[in-house]
Parts: sequence; C-alpha cells; structure tokens
Amino acid sequence: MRITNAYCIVTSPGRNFVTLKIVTDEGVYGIGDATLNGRELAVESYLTDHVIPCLIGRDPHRIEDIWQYLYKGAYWRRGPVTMSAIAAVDMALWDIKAKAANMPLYQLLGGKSRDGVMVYAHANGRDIPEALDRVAHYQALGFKAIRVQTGVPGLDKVYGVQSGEAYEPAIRAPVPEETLWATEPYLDYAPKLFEAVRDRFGWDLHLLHDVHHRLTPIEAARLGKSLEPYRLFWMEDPTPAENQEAFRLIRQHTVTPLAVGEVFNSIHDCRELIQNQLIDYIRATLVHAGGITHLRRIAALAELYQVRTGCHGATDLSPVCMGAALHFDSWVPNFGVQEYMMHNAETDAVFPHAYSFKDGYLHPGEAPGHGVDIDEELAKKYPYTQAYLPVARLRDGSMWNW
Ligand SMILES: O=C(O)[C@@H](O)[C@@H](O)[C@H](O)[C@H](O)CO
Ligand SMILES: [Mg+2]
Repeated sequence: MRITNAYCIVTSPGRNFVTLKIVTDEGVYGIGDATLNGRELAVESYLTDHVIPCLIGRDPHRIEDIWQYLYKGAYWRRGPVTMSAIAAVDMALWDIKAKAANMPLYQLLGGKSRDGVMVYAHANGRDIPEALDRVAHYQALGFKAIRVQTGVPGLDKVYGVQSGEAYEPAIRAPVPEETLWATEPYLDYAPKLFEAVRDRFGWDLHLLHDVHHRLTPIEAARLGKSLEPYRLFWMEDPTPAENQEAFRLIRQHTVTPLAVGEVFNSIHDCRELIQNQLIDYIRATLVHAGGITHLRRIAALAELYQVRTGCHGATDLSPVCMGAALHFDSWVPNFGVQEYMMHNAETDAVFPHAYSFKDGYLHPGEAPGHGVDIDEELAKKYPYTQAYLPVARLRDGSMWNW
C-alpha cells in the first residue's frame, strides 16, 4: 500500500478545526485531527508545506518509522505546532491500518480493558445557584463525573464560565479578548462552590475543578487544602507546569489529587512529574502530544508510577480526536477518566462518528478504524474565521496566565 495524496481541510462549524486526510492507492483513507486552538493555520501550513510532500509514496503501514522520520527528521523537536502535525499524521495512519485490518482501532492496540469510558462533563454558572443547576442537568443526563466552574464575585469573566449551553472560550475576533484576574476572591469563593455542590448532590458524584494555571505553587497548595473536605476527583492545572518541580511544594501540603497536561506535547514535559509521583492524572491528549504512537509511551511511563490518564477533551479537540481517544481509553490499562465537552450539532454533522454516549460512559463503536469521518462538502459551508483564546491581566495591568 502507498500514500497517493494527503491534504488539510479547514472548517468552522461554530469553531475552527483542521483535519488531515491521507489517501492510499488501495482506496483506503485515514483522518487525523490537527487543531491547535488559536494557531490553526500554523499547523495547516506545517502539514501542507513541509510534511505532506514527504508522505507521498510512503507505505502507510510503517507508522513508527514515519513518526520517527517526522520527529527526528525535522531537526527542530517538540513544540505544539510540530507535535500536533505529527499527531494528525499518526492518527490518520492508525485509522488506515485498522480499516485495512477491518477492525476497530482498539483491537490493534491490544483490545478493550473496560466496557465503557467514564467521561466528565463541564458544568458552569455565573454564580453558585446557576452552577448547581448545570450540575443537576448533567447528572440527569447520566454523568458520573462533573467538573464544576463558577464566576467569581468582582471578576467579570473567568475561565470556564459562560452563559448558555456549551462552553467555548475562543472568541471570533482579529485579536484576543482581554480579561481580568484576581486570585484572592477566587481562593475564597471556590470552597463555597464545592460545599454547596456536596450539600445538594451528596457524595456519589465525582467532582473535578479546573484552576487553569492561575495560581502560584503556594496558592495552589492553599486551594488544595481548602478543597480537601469536599473530596475532589482532581484539581486540574493548579499552576503552570513548565517548572515541574513546583508540584512538589503543592504535594507537600495537600492530598487533593492533581491533574496536569493539556498543554503538554511531549513525554519530556511530564517525565519528572510522573517519576516523582507529583501528579495523579496525566491529561495530555492525542492531537497535541504526537498521536497514539507518542501518547501510549507517556501512558506506559505513567503506569509504572500509578499515574492514570485523563485526556483533555474540550470542544477545540475535534470529533476525530475524540473518536481516536476513545479507542485509546478503551485499551489503556491505567485509564482514569476522559473529558467530554459535547460538540454542537453542526460539528457532529461535519464529522459523522461511530462513538456514542450512554449512562455516563462513551463507547468508541465497532466501525473499522477510529470510526470518525469528515463530510467534505458540508465542511465547505463553514469557512475559517479568525478566533483566539482570551488573555488575562491582573488589576494593575500585568499580564497573567489565562
Ligand atoms: O480542561 C479544559 O477543557 C480546558 O482547560 C480547555 O477549556 C482549554 O481552555 C481549551 O481547550 C483551550 O483551547
Ligand atoms: Mg483544563
């Protein structure tokens, strides 16, 4: 089998997605997600201008060799643009291999380790009562795990909160929106939110919370301690993780489980966090961390230290990534949970998929490959529109972490 053609499809059914399609001489094709929120066209160019010309004529079954060729062959290693491009190729090649074998992808990885993939929903409200209503909504849908976010008094906009159904942080505009951040009111308010959630919903629900990189290590330690009475499943991204050592300080103060990794793109970003058992869940995912070929290496390292997976699954990860992730999650021995922020109906129509949700669990389906396709005609109806994640500043105007 040979690769005869490959191209990117950029579409925006409510938000921007970049998808790679790899076509072979035997008529089998594969699909990969290449979406990097706010930097979509950089990955598209990396693929179109520099990667695709190297793929034509290659045997698509040689997934490992192609991965190594793209990683080592560029000389410039790692980074979100490079690793998202490699991930798209890798996902598409695994799709081709599984279709050629006439098997769902999880079979090629080693078969299922579980009957369903537990997913968590994202419940948010401008204040505590509104957030509680959203928790009730997701509980009624059957979710066993829910991440809860709320507005903070005195702050106009905070991460994870939006009125209306779905949460979508990327704003369509030529430049990013500026938002305000203040740590103290947040540190006071967050424990009140979780006290209210436990009061109303009891102890049967897994509760999660995303700090979105906004605290210093000692502030994160304080928050983790103050949330201990509410027994969280995890506290996510409490502080930026470029300095992996910082998590030792948080760990010394709290037993609230820690989850990190949605912005990671390489095993080297989390090697110390895992080997020193400074986290409990690793949240790297297929599209930003080099595809199945690389994510399974991260998971294998994590397994040695009883660190479990918790793949990122916000709406900027396309249904292609979600579909492939569900095969990975079904197989990976040290699975923890999978994020599931549901896509809108337009996105679901552009990306027909075999996965389905039932009673708090997602199932990858039995279609050969990863089970997600793209309707190229429909995709054309939604042209790319510039959109960016917001930025955050402190009250004195200093730049902070959004
Ligand atoms: O955990 C999450 O889902 C997030 O932190 C995301 O909403 C994140 O802000 C976006 O995926 C950024 O593109
Ligand atoms: Mg997050």
